[in-house]
Amino acid sequence: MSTTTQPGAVPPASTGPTKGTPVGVAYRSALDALDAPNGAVADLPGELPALQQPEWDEAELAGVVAELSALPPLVFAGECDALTERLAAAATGRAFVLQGGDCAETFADATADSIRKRMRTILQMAVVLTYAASTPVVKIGRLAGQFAKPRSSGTETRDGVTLPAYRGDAVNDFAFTPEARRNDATRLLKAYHHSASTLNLVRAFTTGGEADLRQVHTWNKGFARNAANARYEATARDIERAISFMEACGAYSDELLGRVEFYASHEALLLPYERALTRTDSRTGKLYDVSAHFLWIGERTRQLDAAHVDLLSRVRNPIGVKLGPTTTKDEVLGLVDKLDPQRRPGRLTFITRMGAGKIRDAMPAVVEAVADSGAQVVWTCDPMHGNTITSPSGYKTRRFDDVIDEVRGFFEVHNSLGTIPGGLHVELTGGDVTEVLGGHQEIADADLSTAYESLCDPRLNHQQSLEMAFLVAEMLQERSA
Ligand SMILES: O=C[C@H](O)[C@H](O)COP(=O)(O)O
Ligand SMILES: C=C(OP(=O)(O)O)C(=O)O
Repeated sequence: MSTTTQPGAVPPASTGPTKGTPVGVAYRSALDALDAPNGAVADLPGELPALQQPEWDEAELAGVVAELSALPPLVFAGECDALTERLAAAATGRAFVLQGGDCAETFADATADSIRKRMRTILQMAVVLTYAASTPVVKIGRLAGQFAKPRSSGTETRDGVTLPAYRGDAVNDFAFTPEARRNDATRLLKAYHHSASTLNLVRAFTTGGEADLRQVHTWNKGFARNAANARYEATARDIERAISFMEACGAYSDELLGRVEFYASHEALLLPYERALTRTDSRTGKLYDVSAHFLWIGERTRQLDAAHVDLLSRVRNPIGVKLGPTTTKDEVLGLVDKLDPQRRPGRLTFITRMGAGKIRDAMPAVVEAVADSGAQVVWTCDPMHGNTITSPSGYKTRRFDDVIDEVRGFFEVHNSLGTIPGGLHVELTGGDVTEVLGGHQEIADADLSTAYESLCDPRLNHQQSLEMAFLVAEMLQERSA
Protein backbone atom coordinates (compact mmCIF):
# COMPACT_ATOMS: atom_id res chain seq x y z
CA MET A 1 0.00 0.00 0.00
CA SER A 2 1.39 3.42 -0.84
CA THR A 3 1.36 6.23 1.65
CA THR A 4 -0.31 9.49 0.80
CA THR A 5 -0.24 12.95 2.29
CA GLN A 6 -3.95 13.64 2.01
CA PRO A 7 -5.98 14.40 5.09
CA GLY A 8 -7.50 11.25 6.52
CA ALA A 9 -5.21 8.88 4.75
CA VAL A 10 -3.74 6.69 7.44
CA PRO A 11 -0.26 5.28 7.21
CA PRO A 12 0.26 1.59 6.35
CA ALA A 13 -0.67 -0.75 9.18
CA SER A 14 2.92 -1.56 10.03
CA THR A 15 3.71 2.04 10.90
CA GLY A 16 0.25 3.16 11.99
CA PRO A 17 -0.73 4.49 15.36
CA THR A 18 -0.22 2.16 18.28
CA LYS A 19 -3.25 2.16 20.51
CA GLY A 20 -2.54 3.23 24.03
CA THR A 21 0.78 4.96 23.48
CA PRO A 22 0.38 7.92 25.79
CA VAL A 23 2.37 11.08 25.82
CA GLY A 24 2.52 12.07 29.43
CA VAL A 25 4.16 14.62 31.65
CA ALA A 26 3.72 15.38 35.31
CA TYR A 27 1.57 18.42 35.86
CA ARG A 28 1.94 20.27 39.05
CA SER A 29 2.45 23.96 39.54
CA ALA A 30 -0.56 25.36 37.74
CA LEU A 31 -2.95 22.93 39.39
CA ASP A 32 -1.56 23.64 42.81
CA ALA A 33 -2.50 27.25 42.37
CA LEU A 34 -6.17 26.36 42.04
CA ASP A 35 -8.50 26.10 44.98
CA ALA A 36 -9.45 22.60 46.01
CA PRO A 37 -13.01 21.51 45.25
CA ASN A 38 -15.79 22.31 47.69
CA GLY A 39 -13.61 24.72 49.59
CA ALA A 40 -11.47 21.93 51.05
CA VAL A 41 -8.01 23.41 50.91
CA ALA A 42 -6.30 20.51 52.61
CA ASP A 43 -6.23 18.10 49.69
CA LEU A 44 -4.30 19.94 47.03
CA PRO A 45 -2.62 17.36 44.86
CA GLY A 46 1.08 16.90 44.48
CA GLU A 47 2.45 15.93 41.14
CA LEU A 48 -0.24 14.40 38.95
CA PRO A 49 0.27 12.42 35.76
CA ALA A 50 -1.01 14.25 32.70
CA LEU A 51 -1.40 12.19 29.55
CA GLN A 52 -1.48 13.47 26.00
CA GLN A 53 0.43 16.68 26.76
CA PRO A 54 2.75 17.98 24.05
CA GLU A 55 6.28 18.67 25.16
CA TRP A 56 6.61 22.42 24.91
CA ASP A 57 9.53 24.79 24.98
CA GLU A 58 9.09 25.73 28.65
CA ALA A 59 10.21 29.34 28.35
CA GLU A 60 7.95 29.93 25.37
CA LEU A 61 5.05 28.24 27.16
CA ALA A 62 5.50 30.37 30.28
CA GLY A 63 5.24 33.56 28.22
CA VAL A 64 2.15 32.30 26.41
CA VAL A 65 0.44 31.22 29.63
CA ALA A 66 1.13 34.63 31.17
CA GLU A 67 -0.44 36.30 28.14
CA LEU A 68 -3.43 33.94 28.09
CA SER A 69 -4.00 34.49 31.80
CA ALA A 70 -4.45 38.19 31.20
CA LEU A 71 -6.91 37.81 28.32
CA PRO A 72 -10.65 38.13 28.93
CA PRO A 73 -12.89 35.10 29.44
CA LEU A 74 -14.48 33.64 26.32
CA VAL A 75 -17.71 32.78 28.11
CA PHE A 76 -19.51 34.11 31.16
CA ALA A 77 -19.94 31.92 34.22
CA GLY A 78 -23.67 32.68 34.30
CA GLU A 79 -24.02 31.14 30.84
CA CYS A 80 -22.36 27.97 32.12
CA ASP A 81 -24.90 27.84 34.96
CA ALA A 82 -27.73 28.25 32.47
CA LEU A 83 -26.37 25.30 30.50
CA THR A 84 -26.17 23.22 33.68
CA GLU A 85 -29.89 23.89 34.16
CA ARG A 86 -30.67 22.84 30.59
CA LEU A 87 -28.64 19.68 31.07
CA ALA A 88 -30.49 18.93 34.29
CA ALA A 89 -33.65 18.90 32.18
CA ALA A 90 -32.00 16.48 29.75
CA ALA A 91 -31.00 14.18 32.62
CA THR A 92 -34.66 13.64 33.44
CA GLY A 93 -35.96 13.41 29.87
CA ARG A 94 -37.37 16.95 29.67
CA ALA A 95 -34.87 17.91 26.96
CA PHE A 96 -32.45 16.25 24.56
CA VAL A 97 -28.83 17.29 23.99
CA LEU A 98 -27.35 17.73 20.53
CA GLN A 99 -23.59 18.27 20.65
CA GLY A 100 -21.86 18.39 17.31
CA GLY A 101 -19.12 19.83 15.19
CA ASP A 102 -15.68 19.17 13.81
CA CYS A 103 -13.39 16.45 15.00
CA ALA A 104 -10.62 19.03 14.92
CA GLU A 105 -11.35 22.64 14.07
CA THR A 106 -8.62 24.33 12.07
CA PHE A 107 -7.53 27.95 12.01
CA ALA A 108 -7.92 28.01 8.23
CA ASP A 109 -11.54 26.88 8.47
CA ALA A 110 -12.60 29.47 11.04
CA THR A 111 -14.31 31.43 8.27
CA ALA A 112 -17.79 32.95 8.23
CA ASP A 113 -18.98 30.50 5.61
CA SER A 114 -17.71 27.42 7.38
CA ILE A 115 -18.99 28.51 10.80
CA ARG A 116 -22.39 29.40 9.33
CA LYS A 117 -22.69 26.01 7.62
CA ARG A 118 -21.79 24.10 10.76
CA MET A 119 -24.23 26.15 12.82
CA ARG A 120 -27.01 25.78 10.29
CA THR A 121 -26.46 22.02 10.18
CA ILE A 122 -26.80 21.80 13.96
CA LEU A 123 -29.85 24.10 13.96
CA GLN A 124 -31.47 22.00 11.24
CA MET A 125 -30.82 18.78 13.13
CA ALA A 126 -32.16 20.36 16.30
CA VAL A 127 -35.33 21.53 14.65
CA VAL A 128 -35.97 18.08 13.18
CA LEU A 129 -35.53 16.50 16.62
CA THR A 130 -37.60 19.13 18.40
CA TYR A 131 -40.44 18.97 15.93
CA ALA A 132 -40.63 15.19 15.72
CA ALA A 133 -40.46 14.51 19.41
CA SER A 134 -41.85 17.75 20.88
CA THR A 135 -38.74 17.89 23.00
CA PRO A 136 -36.56 20.95 23.60
CA VAL A 137 -33.06 20.42 22.21
CA VAL A 138 -30.02 21.76 24.04
CA LYS A 139 -27.63 22.84 21.29
CA ILE A 140 -23.91 22.58 21.96
CA GLY A 141 -21.28 23.06 19.25
CA ARG A 142 -17.98 21.25 19.20
CA LEU A 143 -16.57 24.58 18.16
CA ALA A 144 -14.80 27.75 19.23
CA GLY A 145 -12.04 25.78 20.95
CA GLN A 146 -11.85 22.23 19.54
CA PHE A 147 -8.27 22.76 18.37
CA ALA A 148 -6.40 19.95 20.17
CA LYS A 149 -6.45 16.19 19.67
CA PRO A 150 -5.32 13.24 21.76
CA ARG A 151 -3.53 10.72 19.55
CA SER A 152 -3.00 6.97 19.73
CA SER A 153 0.64 7.41 18.83
CA GLY A 154 3.03 10.27 19.48
CA THR A 155 4.55 9.87 16.03
CA GLU A 156 3.50 9.35 12.44
CA THR A 157 5.57 7.58 9.81
CA ARG A 158 5.26 8.17 6.07
CA ASP A 159 7.52 6.59 3.49
CA GLY A 160 10.05 5.74 6.16
CA VAL A 161 10.08 9.25 7.67
CA THR A 162 8.89 9.55 11.28
CA LEU A 163 7.71 12.87 12.68
CA PRO A 164 5.63 13.96 15.69
CA ALA A 165 1.92 13.31 15.20
CA TYR A 166 -0.40 16.19 14.35
CA ARG A 167 -2.10 17.15 17.63
CA GLY A 168 -4.44 19.86 16.42
CA ASP A 169 -3.88 23.43 15.28
CA ALA A 170 -3.41 24.57 18.89
CA VAL A 171 -0.22 22.48 19.01
CA ASN A 172 1.33 22.02 15.57
CA ASP A 173 0.60 22.09 11.86
CA PHE A 174 -0.70 19.21 9.75
CA ALA A 175 1.93 19.57 6.99
CA PHE A 176 4.34 16.65 7.13
CA THR A 177 7.61 18.51 7.73
CA PRO A 178 9.74 18.73 10.87
CA GLU A 179 9.12 22.50 11.11
CA ALA A 180 5.36 22.15 10.79
CA ARG A 181 5.12 19.33 13.31
CA ARG A 182 7.11 21.18 15.98
CA ASN A 183 5.03 21.89 19.09
CA ASP A 184 4.59 25.65 19.09
CA ALA A 185 3.17 27.18 22.26
CA THR A 186 2.31 30.44 20.50
CA ARG A 187 -0.38 28.44 18.74
CA LEU A 188 -2.28 28.39 22.05
CA LEU A 189 -2.71 32.13 21.66
CA LYS A 190 -3.92 31.66 18.11
CA ALA A 191 -6.37 29.04 19.37
CA TYR A 192 -7.70 31.56 21.89
CA HIS A 193 -8.15 34.26 19.24
CA HIS A 194 -9.77 31.93 16.73
CA SER A 195 -12.10 30.70 19.47
CA ALA A 196 -12.98 34.30 20.29
CA SER A 197 -13.78 35.24 16.70
CA THR A 198 -15.74 32.03 16.13
CA LEU A 199 -17.75 32.59 19.27
CA ASN A 200 -18.35 36.20 18.31
CA LEU A 201 -19.94 35.12 15.04
CA VAL A 202 -21.92 32.36 16.77
CA ARG A 203 -23.30 34.92 19.20
CA ALA A 204 -24.14 37.27 16.32
CA PHE A 205 -25.92 34.48 14.46
CA THR A 206 -27.87 33.24 17.44
CA THR A 207 -29.10 36.62 18.57
CA GLY A 208 -29.02 38.70 15.38
CA GLY A 209 -31.69 36.97 13.30
CA GLU A 210 -29.85 34.14 11.52
CA ALA A 211 -31.17 31.56 14.00
CA ASP A 212 -34.69 33.02 14.16
CA LEU A 213 -37.07 30.07 13.94
CA ARG A 214 -38.97 31.95 11.23
CA GLN A 215 -35.83 31.46 9.11
CA VAL A 216 -36.15 27.69 9.35
CA HIS A 217 -36.36 27.52 5.56
CA THR A 218 -33.32 29.63 4.86
CA TRP A 219 -31.13 27.36 6.98
CA ASN A 220 -31.33 24.96 4.05
CA LYS A 221 -29.88 27.51 1.62
CA GLY A 222 -26.38 26.94 0.31
CA PHE A 223 -26.57 23.16 0.68
CA ALA A 224 -26.77 20.76 -2.26
CA ARG A 225 -30.23 19.44 -3.22
CA ASN A 226 -30.77 15.87 -2.07
CA ALA A 227 -33.30 13.58 -0.44
CA ALA A 228 -32.51 14.60 3.12
CA ASN A 229 -32.82 18.29 2.24
CA ALA A 230 -36.13 17.68 0.51
CA ARG A 231 -37.41 15.97 3.64
CA TYR A 232 -36.12 18.88 5.68
CA GLU A 233 -37.98 21.33 3.41
CA ALA A 234 -41.22 19.50 4.15
CA THR A 235 -40.60 19.68 7.89
CA ALA A 236 -39.70 23.36 7.58
CA ARG A 237 -43.00 24.04 5.78
CA ASP A 238 -44.95 22.35 8.59
CA ILE A 239 -43.06 24.36 11.18
CA GLU A 240 -43.70 27.62 9.32
CA ARG A 241 -47.42 26.87 9.18
CA ALA A 242 -47.43 26.13 12.91
CA ILE A 243 -45.56 29.37 13.64
CA SER A 244 -47.92 31.42 11.47
CA PHE A 245 -50.84 29.94 13.33
CA MET A 246 -49.34 30.67 16.73
CA GLU A 247 -48.34 34.19 15.67
CA ALA A 248 -51.85 34.83 14.43
CA CYS A 249 -53.07 33.78 17.87
CA GLY A 250 -50.64 36.27 19.41
CA ALA A 251 -48.83 33.47 21.19
CA TYR A 252 -45.32 34.21 19.89
CA SER A 253 -43.03 37.18 20.15
CA ASP A 254 -39.69 38.18 18.64
CA GLU A 255 -38.17 37.45 22.02
CA LEU A 256 -39.34 33.81 21.86
CA LEU A 257 -38.61 33.08 18.21
CA GLY A 258 -35.81 35.43 17.36
CA ARG A 259 -32.89 33.95 19.27
CA VAL A 260 -31.60 30.53 20.28
CA GLU A 261 -29.34 29.36 23.03
CA PHE A 262 -26.22 27.85 21.55
CA TYR A 263 -23.32 26.72 23.70
CA ALA A 264 -19.65 26.10 22.91
CA SER A 265 -17.65 23.06 23.96
CA HIS A 266 -14.35 21.29 23.42
CA GLU A 267 -12.19 18.59 24.95
CA ALA A 268 -10.27 20.02 27.92
CA LEU A 269 -7.02 18.48 26.77
CA LEU A 270 -4.21 21.02 26.93
CA LEU A 271 -3.79 21.72 30.62
CA PRO A 272 -1.75 24.95 30.41
CA TYR A 273 -4.43 26.47 28.16
CA GLU A 274 -7.37 25.35 30.28
CA ARG A 275 -5.62 26.38 33.47
CA ALA A 276 -4.86 29.86 32.11
CA LEU A 277 -8.53 30.28 31.33
CA THR A 278 -9.74 29.03 34.69
CA ARG A 279 -10.91 32.05 36.61
CA THR A 280 -12.78 32.97 39.75
CA ASP A 281 -16.32 34.11 39.11
CA SER A 282 -16.77 37.52 40.68
CA ARG A 283 -20.45 36.80 41.50
CA THR A 284 -19.90 33.62 43.45
CA GLY A 285 -16.18 33.29 44.13
CA LYS A 286 -16.25 29.89 42.39
CA LEU A 287 -13.87 28.68 39.69
CA TYR A 288 -14.99 28.32 36.09
CA ASP A 289 -13.04 27.27 33.02
CA VAL A 290 -14.10 30.17 30.83
CA SER A 291 -12.60 28.76 27.61
CA ALA A 292 -16.02 27.22 26.84
CA HIS A 293 -19.40 26.59 28.42
CA PHE A 294 -18.98 22.82 28.45
CA LEU A 295 -15.70 20.90 28.66
CA TRP A 296 -15.22 17.21 28.38
CA ILE A 297 -12.50 14.75 29.37
CA GLY A 298 -11.55 12.26 26.66
CA GLU A 299 -11.45 8.48 26.86
CA ARG A 300 -7.64 8.60 26.94
CA THR A 301 -7.30 11.08 29.82
CA ARG A 302 -10.06 10.12 32.24
CA GLN A 303 -7.84 8.36 34.83
CA LEU A 304 -9.17 9.10 38.31
CA ASP A 305 -5.94 10.20 39.90
CA ALA A 306 -4.64 12.23 37.01
CA ALA A 307 -4.52 15.88 36.08
CA HIS A 308 -7.48 16.21 33.70
CA VAL A 309 -10.02 14.79 36.13
CA ASP A 310 -8.45 16.83 38.90
CA LEU A 311 -8.68 20.10 36.96
CA LEU A 312 -12.30 19.64 35.96
CA SER A 313 -13.23 18.53 39.48
CA ARG A 314 -12.32 22.07 40.55
CA VAL A 315 -14.42 24.05 38.10
CA ARG A 316 -18.15 24.61 38.21
CA ASN A 317 -18.94 24.32 34.50
CA PRO A 318 -21.09 21.47 33.30
CA ILE A 319 -18.63 18.80 32.20
CA GLY A 320 -18.57 15.52 30.32
CA VAL A 321 -16.49 12.35 30.35
CA LYS A 322 -16.14 9.96 27.43
CA LEU A 323 -16.66 6.30 28.30
CA GLY A 324 -15.29 3.58 26.03
CA PRO A 325 -16.26 -0.10 25.95
CA THR A 326 -13.82 -1.20 28.64
CA THR A 327 -15.20 1.20 31.27
CA THR A 328 -15.78 -0.55 34.60
CA LYS A 329 -18.39 0.14 37.25
CA ASP A 330 -15.69 1.16 39.71
CA GLU A 331 -14.24 3.67 37.26
CA VAL A 332 -17.55 5.27 36.56
CA LEU A 333 -18.53 5.43 40.23
CA GLY A 334 -15.14 6.93 41.04
CA LEU A 335 -15.74 9.58 38.37
CA VAL A 336 -19.15 10.39 39.82
CA ASP A 337 -17.71 10.81 43.31
CA LYS A 338 -14.81 12.91 42.17
CA LEU A 339 -16.55 15.09 39.59
CA ASP A 340 -20.01 15.38 41.05
CA PRO A 341 -19.70 14.85 44.80
CA GLN A 342 -22.73 17.03 45.46
CA ARG A 343 -24.84 15.20 42.86
CA ARG A 344 -25.78 18.44 41.12
CA PRO A 345 -28.27 17.71 38.33
CA GLY A 346 -26.78 18.72 34.98
CA ARG A 347 -23.21 18.92 36.28
CA LEU A 348 -22.03 15.62 34.79
CA THR A 349 -22.61 14.11 31.37
CA PHE A 350 -21.36 10.66 30.47
CA ILE A 351 -20.71 10.38 26.75
CA THR A 352 -20.62 6.71 25.82
CA ARG A 353 -18.57 5.76 22.74
CA MET A 354 -18.48 2.02 22.85
CA GLY A 355 -18.94 0.90 19.26
CA ALA A 356 -22.01 -0.57 17.57
CA GLY A 357 -20.88 -4.11 18.26
CA LYS A 358 -20.23 -3.55 21.97
CA ILE A 359 -22.67 -1.02 23.33
CA ARG A 360 -25.50 -3.46 24.05
CA ASP A 361 -23.20 -5.62 26.20
CA ALA A 362 -20.89 -3.03 27.72
CA MET A 363 -23.26 -0.23 28.64
CA PRO A 364 -25.98 -1.73 30.88
CA ALA A 365 -23.77 -2.51 33.90
CA VAL A 366 -22.24 0.94 33.84
CA VAL A 367 -25.59 2.72 33.52
CA GLU A 368 -27.13 0.60 36.29
CA ALA A 369 -24.24 1.32 38.63
CA VAL A 370 -24.66 5.07 38.13
CA ALA A 371 -28.42 4.86 38.58
CA ASP A 372 -27.92 2.93 41.85
CA SER A 373 -25.50 5.61 43.07
CA GLY A 374 -28.25 8.23 42.98
CA ALA A 375 -26.35 10.51 40.64
CA GLN A 376 -28.50 12.28 38.07
CA VAL A 377 -26.15 12.37 35.11
CA VAL A 378 -26.96 13.04 31.47
CA TRP A 379 -26.26 10.05 29.21
CA THR A 380 -25.32 10.99 25.68
CA CYS A 381 -24.20 8.79 22.83
CA ASP A 382 -21.11 9.46 20.72
CA PRO A 383 -21.59 6.91 17.93
CA MET A 384 -18.44 8.00 16.12
CA HIS A 385 -15.36 7.11 18.13
CA GLY A 386 -16.11 3.43 18.74
CA ASN A 387 -16.75 2.80 15.05
CA THR A 388 -13.58 4.01 13.37
CA ILE A 389 -12.09 1.70 10.76
CA THR A 390 -9.41 1.89 8.11
CA SER A 391 -10.89 1.39 4.65
CA PRO A 392 -9.16 -0.89 2.14
CA SER A 393 -7.84 2.17 0.32
CA GLY A 394 -6.23 3.42 3.53
CA TYR A 395 -8.66 6.08 4.77
CA LYS A 396 -9.71 6.45 8.36
CA THR A 397 -13.47 6.22 8.11
CA ARG A 398 -16.74 5.05 9.69
CA ARG A 399 -19.80 3.33 8.30
CA PHE A 400 -23.00 5.37 8.53
CA ASP A 401 -24.90 2.18 9.35
CA ASP A 402 -22.61 1.42 12.30
CA VAL A 403 -23.05 4.96 13.57
CA ILE A 404 -26.84 4.63 13.47
CA ASP A 405 -26.73 1.15 14.95
CA GLU A 406 -24.78 2.42 17.94
CA VAL A 407 -27.40 5.12 18.56
CA ARG A 408 -30.09 2.46 18.28
CA GLY A 409 -28.26 0.29 20.79
CA PHE A 410 -27.95 3.29 23.11
CA PHE A 411 -31.71 3.89 23.02
CA GLU A 412 -32.44 0.17 23.41
CA VAL A 413 -30.28 -0.16 26.52
CA HIS A 414 -31.79 2.90 28.18
CA ASN A 415 -35.32 1.93 27.24
CA SER A 416 -34.83 -1.54 28.72
CA LEU A 417 -33.31 -0.20 31.95
CA GLY A 418 -35.85 2.60 32.34
CA THR A 419 -33.06 5.20 32.25
CA ILE A 420 -32.90 8.26 30.00
CA PRO A 421 -31.13 8.41 26.63
CA GLY A 422 -30.35 12.09 26.97
CA GLY A 423 -28.51 13.15 23.85
CA LEU A 424 -26.24 12.75 20.90
CA HIS A 425 -22.59 13.76 20.40
CA VAL A 426 -21.44 13.75 16.78
CA GLU A 427 -18.55 14.75 14.58
CA LEU A 428 -20.09 16.56 11.63
CA THR A 429 -19.56 19.40 9.23
CA GLY A 430 -21.75 21.52 7.01
CA GLY A 431 -19.71 20.69 3.91
CA ASP A 432 -20.24 18.04 1.26
CA VAL A 433 -17.29 16.02 2.43
CA THR A 434 -16.83 12.32 1.72
CA GLU A 435 -15.41 10.97 4.95
CA VAL A 436 -18.04 8.54 6.28
CA LEU A 437 -19.12 5.53 4.20
CA GLY A 438 -22.77 5.00 3.27
CA GLY A 439 -25.88 7.05 3.88
CA HIS A 440 -28.32 7.89 1.06
CA GLN A 441 -25.42 8.95 -1.14
CA GLU A 442 -23.93 5.48 -0.63
CA ILE A 443 -20.43 6.86 -0.28
CA ALA A 444 -18.07 3.99 -1.08
CA ASP A 445 -14.41 3.46 -0.36
CA ALA A 446 -13.54 4.71 -3.85
CA ASP A 447 -15.42 7.96 -3.14
CA LEU A 448 -13.56 8.83 0.05
CA SER A 449 -10.77 10.60 -1.81
CA THR A 450 -13.24 12.95 -3.54
CA ALA A 451 -13.57 15.34 -0.61
CA TYR A 452 -11.80 13.98 2.44
CA GLU A 453 -10.94 17.16 4.33
CA SER A 454 -10.77 16.21 8.02
CA LEU A 455 -7.28 16.39 9.48
CA CYS A 456 -8.10 13.74 12.07
CA ASP A 457 -11.34 11.76 12.27
CA PRO A 458 -14.08 11.36 9.63
CA ARG A 459 -17.18 13.54 9.99
CA LEU A 460 -20.75 13.17 8.79
CA ASN A 461 -21.40 15.53 5.90
CA HIS A 462 -24.42 17.82 5.78
CA GLN A 463 -26.70 15.28 4.16
CA GLN A 464 -25.66 12.44 6.47
CA SER A 465 -26.19 14.73 9.46
CA LEU A 466 -29.76 15.46 8.40
CA GLU A 467 -30.41 11.79 7.69
CA MET A 468 -29.17 10.98 11.16
CA ALA A 469 -31.45 13.63 12.68
CA PHE A 470 -34.52 12.10 11.03
CA LEU A 471 -33.56 8.59 12.21
CA VAL A 472 -32.80 9.71 15.76
CA ALA A 473 -36.04 11.73 15.80
CA GLU A 474 -37.92 8.45 15.36
CA MET A 475 -36.02 6.90 18.27
CA LEU A 476 -36.73 9.97 20.37
CA GLN A 477 -40.41 9.82 19.51
CA GLU A 478 -40.50 6.31 20.95
CA ARG A 479 -38.70 7.51 24.08
CA SER A 480 -41.22 10.28 24.53
CA ALA A 481 -44.24 8.07 23.76
O1 LIG B 1 -10.79 12.18 17.81
C1 LIG B 1 -10.30 11.35 18.56
C2 LIG B 1 -8.90 11.04 18.59
O2 LIG B 1 -8.13 12.18 18.61
C3 LIG B 1 -8.58 10.28 17.41
O3 LIG B 1 -9.53 9.27 17.23
C4 LIG B 1 -7.23 9.70 17.57
O4 LIG B 1 -6.90 9.24 16.35
P1 LIG B 1 -5.62 8.35 16.07
O5 LIG B 1 -5.93 6.98 16.57
O6 LIG B 1 -5.48 8.44 14.59
O7 LIG B 1 -4.50 8.99 16.81
C1 LIG C 1 -10.93 12.29 21.12
C2 LIG C 1 -12.23 12.24 21.10
O1 LIG C 1 -12.96 11.25 21.54
P1 LIG C 1 -12.58 10.07 22.52
O2 LIG C 1 -11.93 10.67 23.73
O3 LIG C 1 -13.90 9.47 22.83
O4 LIG C 1 -11.69 9.14 21.79
C3 LIG C 1 -13.06 13.33 20.53
O5 LIG C 1 -14.25 13.36 20.77
O6 LIG C 1 -12.49 14.17 19.82
